Amino acid sequence: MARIDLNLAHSYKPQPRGDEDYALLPLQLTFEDGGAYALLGPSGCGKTTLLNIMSGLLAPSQGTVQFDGRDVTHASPQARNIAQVFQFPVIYDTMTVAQNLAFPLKNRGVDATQIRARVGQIAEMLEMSHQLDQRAAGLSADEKQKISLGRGLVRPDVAAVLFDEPLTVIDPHLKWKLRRKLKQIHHELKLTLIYVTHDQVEALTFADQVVVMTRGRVVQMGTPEALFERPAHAFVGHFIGSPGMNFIDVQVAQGRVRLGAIDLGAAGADLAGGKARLGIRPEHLALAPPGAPGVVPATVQRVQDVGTHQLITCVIGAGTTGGEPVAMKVRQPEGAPLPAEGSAVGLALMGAGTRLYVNEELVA
Ligand SMILES: Nc1ncnc2c1ncn2[C@@H]1O[C@H](COP(=O)(O)OP(=O)(O)OP(=O)(O)O)[C@@H](O)[C@H]1O
Repeated sequence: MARIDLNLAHSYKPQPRGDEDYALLPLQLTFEDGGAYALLGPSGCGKTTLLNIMSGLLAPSQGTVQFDGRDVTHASPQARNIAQVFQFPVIYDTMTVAQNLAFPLKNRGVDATQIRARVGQIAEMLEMSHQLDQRAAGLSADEKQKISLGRGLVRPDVAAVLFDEPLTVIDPHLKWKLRRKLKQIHHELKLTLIYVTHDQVEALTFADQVVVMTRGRVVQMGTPEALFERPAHAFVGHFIGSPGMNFIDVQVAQGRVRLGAIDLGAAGADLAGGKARLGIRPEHLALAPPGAPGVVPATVQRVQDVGTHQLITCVIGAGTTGGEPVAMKVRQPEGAPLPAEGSAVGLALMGAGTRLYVNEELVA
């Protein structure tokens, strides 16, 4: 296993001009030895490019990749000693499950007793012990992908195991189970695992640290809790959560936050005056009596029962915002009193979970 340090940028164009020509803008990231990481972001944000640079399938157009302080920027995947698991099964149909799992070890000349022990251990973790002697050809797509996962995890000496959307072909019910399983396996095997996905649930369940990317930029690397509680960039607030963070444009003047004529409260940081955005998660936004100090009037547009909780959509009118009306979602626990649709309510925008953004970056 290895600590991986990246300090690089990548453009697929020979002569990049602006930021838009870069698949990866300049970034600096460290993956610690033995950690469980996810690269999370929408399609096209650069996840696969970053993964391919780590594995050695692609050399960055600028900068370096280091494994344990050693420059491997131009080393092949074999020389880096990386295992990779792709979206679709990469296995030998004519071999048995056991032979498939043993293959990466056999290739490296590991002795037969050790191979048997490790294959047994991995098969047990993936609940495939009873299938060891079955030919892969007869198995379902789910089971074949489980073998691929096993082949990725079987070598104890790899620098890291890279997963590129590995649960795509897996049936939704089994997906949920495998996500948890992979986390458990990480605790037991202590391998460095890096998992690429566009699915926040997958990333947040699996990883201790999640790298959030958008348009070639790494906007935050943090624990699932940090991404939820203190999104460093407005994109993280919007992308993580279901639904994501509410945002509303405000003005900052003399240390106070104002929405049109309403003084919402202290900014909580020494900020230059000007435009800013408040970010408040539905979980942190509270209904309050209209007319109380710092409380913003709103109208209830919709009340939805989402099973474990209620989601109330409130609209702050154009007369208050000084611009367009803004919809804000409030999450109420099951059993909490619910306002009627169309009724007037108040929103306490400045709570403990409220964040302030300037140019999309967290400032308070
Ligand atoms: N071989 C290539 N040549 C030129 N441009 C590429 C190449 N591969 C990717 N790109 C571009 O680089 C950007 C990042 O793509 P990348 O595949 O890394 O994103 P991604 O986050 O993995 O997306 P997806 O989840 O859809 O695979 C995109 O704009 C894509 O069009």
